[in-house]
Amino acid sequence: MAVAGARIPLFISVAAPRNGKGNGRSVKIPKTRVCNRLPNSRASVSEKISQSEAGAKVVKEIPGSYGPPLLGVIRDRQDFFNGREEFFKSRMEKYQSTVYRVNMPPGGPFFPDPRVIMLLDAKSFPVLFDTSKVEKRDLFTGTYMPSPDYTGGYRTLSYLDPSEENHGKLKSFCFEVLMMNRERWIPEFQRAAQELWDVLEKELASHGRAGFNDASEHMTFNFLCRSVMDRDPAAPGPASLGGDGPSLIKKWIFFQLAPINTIGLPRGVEELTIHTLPLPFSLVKKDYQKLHGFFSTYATRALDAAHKFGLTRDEASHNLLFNICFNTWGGMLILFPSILRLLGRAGAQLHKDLADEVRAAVRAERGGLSMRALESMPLLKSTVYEVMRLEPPVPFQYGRAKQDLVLESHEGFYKVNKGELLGGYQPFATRDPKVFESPEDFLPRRFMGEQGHKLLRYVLWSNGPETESPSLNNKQCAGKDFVVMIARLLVADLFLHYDSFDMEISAGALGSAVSFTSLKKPISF
Ligand code: HEM
Repeated sequence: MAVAGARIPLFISVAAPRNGKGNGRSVKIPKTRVCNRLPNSRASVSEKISQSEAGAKVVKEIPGSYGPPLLGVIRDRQDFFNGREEFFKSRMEKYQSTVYRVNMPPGGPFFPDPRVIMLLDAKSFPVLFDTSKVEKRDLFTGTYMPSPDYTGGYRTLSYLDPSEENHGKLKSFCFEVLMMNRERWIPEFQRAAQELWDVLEKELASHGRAGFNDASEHMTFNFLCRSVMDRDPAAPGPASLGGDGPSLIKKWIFFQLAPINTIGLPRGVEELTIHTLPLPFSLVKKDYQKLHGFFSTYATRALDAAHKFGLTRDEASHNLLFNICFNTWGGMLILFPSILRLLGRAGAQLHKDLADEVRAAVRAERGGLSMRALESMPLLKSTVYEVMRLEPPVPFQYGRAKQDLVLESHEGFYKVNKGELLGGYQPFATRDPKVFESPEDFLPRRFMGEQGHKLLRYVLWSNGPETESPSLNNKQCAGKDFVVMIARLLVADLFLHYDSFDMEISAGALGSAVSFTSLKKPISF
């Protein structure tokens, strides 16, 4: 969902003592204070995750430093934008720890406190999902929150902690919209996908290459609007968006996420512009009003349900817009190219195996790409999970300690004070070598079979284990099952149409851009 620089980074802000310097000092605490151990059942899944020794735990100081005021923030910010994997890796090596203190962008002087305790392994990361231990209020975009002006003056669901009354109301509304359209998702997706393949084939025929990203952004928006609003975004009408929907959304998201993204301008220019001050909503006010006009005019079916949950139509409309445009469309903006890129790199044998599996399952369902057919495609399911493990579209999660607690990583136990901010860079948790064999490799069959299924609890893209479900009491993505279904549909539909494909990858403004250089049609199916 990141509009620039790749994915949607989500960070947090801290209220920790400024001199939080690791000095290797250890203190003993009684066994009962060890409140963040992974349950034994989880630890036993991977033989590589060692069991904690019984008895008193040695609790270490968290290593790392926030550095001198302001200078430390600027130093960490510059390092981060020079390459975030290297940013985290170099500090892991320096501190010999997957848990350490560091400033996360944007940070001062004009953004809130950036001090974070980063969690970079599969064992410590899940504390971020435990809402009895961490509060998730206003942490969706990280250590700062865009002005609520960007969302109609409301704090939308993604920014609410489950302890807030509106969280339950808005999440129920979100579930309701997903449910009320359940019969539409598959046919509308296939209809929009057919249009996408047609566009790409035409472009290939005339130019020898066809860009996937732009075309799929329109396809996704058409699919979502037709399903939820029974209407094409470009259909004539008083609140029509014409063909501008995707560009309006991108601009609106970009302005909210600019402080934590990079857009390829010279570092110094970005440092002085988008990374120093929040961008004012006034610059996108007209664009947002246009989008909101479309939603409030045409999303009648969904908005009619708002009162059932004690929501006003106005609050529901801004939340619906956020769910569809930011959460869903923004997520797919990242996810779809990831899927295509990893599939493309994997090559023709995987394409053939997927095409065989998809076509056999569809044949068994008498030609229909139904939920049942999708469920009977083990290779396809595993492939999609592997993409989401390797490249979780939303890589950062945050939570503020509700109480003093003790964290456990592979290396030991760490004390966290109430109010301190915990942050996780998810790709390091889902590429943890203590859990996954060859963690950096794309292994499409990784999640097949009994052993493979057991690993699903370490797939965390939805802000929770893949084996768990979103609820009113947690912050797991409300669209978890929907996203998995749509990702499977994209791959299944691709291989219903084509035997294989070739592509080129280039660096685009929004991460990598995928272009097809061939789409190979089956002789017969
Ligand atoms: C590729 C697509 C998507 C990805 C990668 C994604 C990822 C996430 C993540 C990581 C979070 C947790 C953020 C945090 O609090 O730290 C989240 C929350 C949320 N997502 Fe998704 N999401 C996607 C699509 C969707 C869809 C389709 C919907 C609904 C229609 C949705 C609705 C939500 C909502 C409402 C929340 C907040 C949940 C709560 O407050 O309890 N997302 N999503």
